[in-house]
Amino acid sequence: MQAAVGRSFQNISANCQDLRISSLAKFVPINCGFVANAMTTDVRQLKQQTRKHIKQGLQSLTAEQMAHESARITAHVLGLRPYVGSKMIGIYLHCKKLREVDTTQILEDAMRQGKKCYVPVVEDSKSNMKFLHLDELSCLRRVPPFNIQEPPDTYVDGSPRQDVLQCRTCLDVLLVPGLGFDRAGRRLGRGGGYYDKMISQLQHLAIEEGRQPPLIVALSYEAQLVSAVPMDKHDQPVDLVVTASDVVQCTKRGADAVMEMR
Ligand SMILES: Nc1nc2c(c(=O)[nH]1)N(C=O)[C@@H](CNc1ccc(C(=O)N[C@@H](CCC(=O)O)C(=O)O)cc1)CN2
Ligand SMILES: Nc1ncnc2c1ncn2[C@@H]1O[C@H](COP(=O)(O)OP(=O)(O)OP(=O)(O)O)[C@@H](O)[C@H]1O
Repeated sequence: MQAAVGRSFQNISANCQDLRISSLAKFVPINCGFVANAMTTDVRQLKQQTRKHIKQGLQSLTAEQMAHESARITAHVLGLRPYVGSKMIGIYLHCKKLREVDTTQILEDAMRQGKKCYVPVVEDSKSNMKFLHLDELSCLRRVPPFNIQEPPDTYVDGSPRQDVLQCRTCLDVLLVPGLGFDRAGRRLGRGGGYYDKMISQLQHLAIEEGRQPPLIVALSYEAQLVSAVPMDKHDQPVDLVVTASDVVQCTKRGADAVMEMR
């Protein structure tokens, strides 16, 4: 299915990397329901305020709205050329309680198409996460502390489950969750640093292997797209933000991916 094509990359004046500038004033989410004095608060506080604002917006979504937006987002993703052509894909297992965009249909499509799917498994509380191969949905179970679905470390036959970093597998596409996003590709997570670390590790791996890093695609309800997300040095931008109404091109890579769709 043909995905909607968002605002063109040329209209975004700065590259994401250049957006990590020192003036915090740029990061005040101007469409948020509060006024922050950016010059006297730090990025951490601004992130907390932005998280609170977005969580309020998410709370007001009905189950029907979320199902409707998730279905449209799924259709956009399934039409993206990099997704269609991908062989190895990283995909999050959405958490209903956290009101994340539902990835069930994308995962089922990817498995049906014979793509190799890898899903996140939290290792510790120090931002360490693995991406393990998912061969069948029936092995998934909820794991504390976050109670998000994860596969066990081994396959049914007891052999170790393939790990993206250990096997030096370069993912083609990585679908990421998040609490909030903006049109420049800034992403606000839930504060664990897991995705920032993983994206950075995958980029290093790709460089070492002489490959392209994965295309980073965020899935977002409209309520999660704000005018500006506060950003730290370690925060990793995304290439595309897919919403129900738009495929937002945040980087040149994202713009190229959407161009190829036409
Ligand atoms: N579906 C999914 N899987 C994921 C993530 C994610 O965000 N979504 N993660 C991405 O890192 C990692 C797990 N990290 C998580 C970090 C916080 C919370 C969480 O429940 N946060 C609460 C606040 C908790 C508190 O403040 O004490 C929340 O956001 O409401 C969940 C997962 C790996 N797997
Ligand atoms: N590459 C990294 N290596 C080690 N720690 C990191 C890395 N990136 C982020 N962190 C740690 O994670 C903590 C939380 O960061 P931040 O608030 O930006 O997370 P987030 O983007 O909300 O979370 P996530 O990426 O899991 O969605 C930071 O204090 C930082 O110390």
